[in-house]
Order: sequence, then structure tokens, then C-alpha cells
Amino acid sequence: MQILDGKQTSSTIQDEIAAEVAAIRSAGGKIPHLAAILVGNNPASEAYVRNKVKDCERVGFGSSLFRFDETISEEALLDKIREVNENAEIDGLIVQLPLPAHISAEKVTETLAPEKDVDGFHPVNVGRMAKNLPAYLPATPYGILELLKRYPIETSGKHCVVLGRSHIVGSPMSILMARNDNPGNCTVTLCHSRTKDLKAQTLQADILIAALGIPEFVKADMVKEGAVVIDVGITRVEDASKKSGFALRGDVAYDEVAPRCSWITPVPGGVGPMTRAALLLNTLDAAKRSFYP
Ligand SMILES: Nc1nc(=O)c2c([nH]1)NC[C@@H]1CN(c3ccc(C(=O)N[C@@H](CCC(=O)O)C(=O)O)cc3)C=[N+]21
Repeated sequence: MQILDGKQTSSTIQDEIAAEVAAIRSAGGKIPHLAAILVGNNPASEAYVRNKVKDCERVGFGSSLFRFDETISEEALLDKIREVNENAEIDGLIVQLPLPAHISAEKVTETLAPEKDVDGFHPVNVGRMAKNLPAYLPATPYGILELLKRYPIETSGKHCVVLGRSHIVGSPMSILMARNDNPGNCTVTLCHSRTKDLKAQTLQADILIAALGIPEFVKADMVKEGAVVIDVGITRVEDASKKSGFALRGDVAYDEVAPRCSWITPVPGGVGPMTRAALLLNTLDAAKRSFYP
């Protein structure tokens, strides 16, 4: 069993991005600038957004963080997004999810200009992705593709089983693994809460991508010997022995599953850091006007 080291790989990608930013700087080009909107004070969201600002500093991007109380009205939030759309300094914006119940995430997503939608959540980017046109890819699937690409893993002709049909991970992941590209060219099965005899499906997987958000759901008897296992889960569970008071759990029962795998991502240090690296790659493309010239 070998580890797909997301932490190391994301660090390599950050170095590559930093070199490109230095080149942009010498050429007098636009320095990439990522903005984030954080509504409320969910501790997990706070931590992710803090990390994103740190990542920007490390690669030489500019960054802005706009914080709002959870009582902000939907209209006020949409106005802020319209303001960002008009701000030429800001290349990309993410609105950290989840949002309070009185705010429509769909309205927020559709108000942001597609060319600044570095999360890849706008219908225009989703549609372009599905048609294999140049577009921002959602950060978690994009990060997983980069991770697979940078290890000696053949995906062509393999059976990929995706667990979870969310619009931010499972659904786009299934599209991207099926497309004619590398990584890609898989036969894909997308499983969800209504799937019957899930184990019969997962046992077919050469590549198993778990993105259902249920801690340690995938057990050893669900995994084929020699499979590549990608664990997208990151649930916080209380753990008094940790300084932070919590531990992170993946969707895979790592200790029992890992010995069966050819490759596996750890949690933490797997998909999470790759998600952040992918967001930086999208922001670089935003500043370069790669997809919306
Ligand atoms: N608009 C939006 N875009 C997102 O991309 C988005 C979002 N909202 N809401 C929440 C989820 C979750 N997410 C993570 C990113 C990095 C780590 C990450 O870096 N995890 C580290 C550990 C970090 C820690 O210790 O807390 C790791 O797995 O090693 C985790 C989770 C992005 N999300």
C-alpha cells in the first residue's frame, strides 16, 4: 500500500504557482487576487478560509476576506457580490459554504460573474465542464485529478465508483472521470443513498472515490484488493486528547481499508490540501483570463 500524499503534492503545486507569479511580476502582468466571503462564524469554515488566505500569501497572490454577521440579508450579500464583479483588482471570489438558511446558495452562485467563479459552481462553468470546454473545475474534483495525474496511476479503462452525488464533489467527479482525458477514460458508476446493494458496486471499483460525508463508512469488506481509494470526507469529531479538542475523520475506515489498497489518500493530508491547491490554480487561470478572454 502506498500513500497519495496530498500535502506534499499541494506544496509542489504551490511552488510551481509561486514561480509563475514571480514571472508575472517581472513581466508587469496582473498579480492574481483571490477574495473570500465568510458569513457567520462556523469554526470549520473559519479554519478553511484562514488557510486559503495563508496559501495566497505563500504563492504571492493578493487576497481579501470579507466577513459578515450571520444576520446579513440575502440582498446585502448579493450586492457585495455585484461589487466584486465590478472590481477589476479581484480575479476570483469564493463564498464559503454552508450559508445561513435564509440565504439562497443558488442565487449567490448565479450572481457571481462566471469569469470570477473560481469554485466552478456557476451553471455556466458546470455546463462548460460537462461539455469538456475550458472552465474552472470545482476545486475538490480538480485537486483529485491533479493528485492522480502526479502519481503513476493508470485510469484509462478502469472502473471508477463514486460514492455521493453532491453538486460540488460526486456529480462533477463522475463526469470528469468518464471523460476522454488523462486522468479519465474510466467506466463510472455513481452511487448514492438510494443505491441498492452498495457493496456489490464498491467491490467492482478499481478506483473508489468516497464523498458521502459519513465518517468511516467504507469498510474493508467493501473494497477490492489492489484498489485506489480516494477519501473526500473530513468530518470533525470531538477528541479530548487533541489540543484543538477535535479530530478529523474521513469517509473511509482507514486502518482496516489501507492494507487492501494499492494507493490511498490519508485524512488529513490527502484531498483537503489538494482542494486548496486547485483553488489557487483556478485563481491563476482567472488572472490570466485563460477561459474568459
Ligand atoms: N465555497 C466553498 N468552496 C469550497 O471549496 C469549500 C466550501 N465552500 N465549504 C467547505 C468545503 C470544505 N473545504 C475544504 C478545503 C480544505 C480542507 C483542508 O485543507 N483540510 C486539511 C485539514 C485542515 C484542518 O486541519 O482543518 C486536510 O485535509 O489535511 C478541508 C476542507 C472546502 N470547501
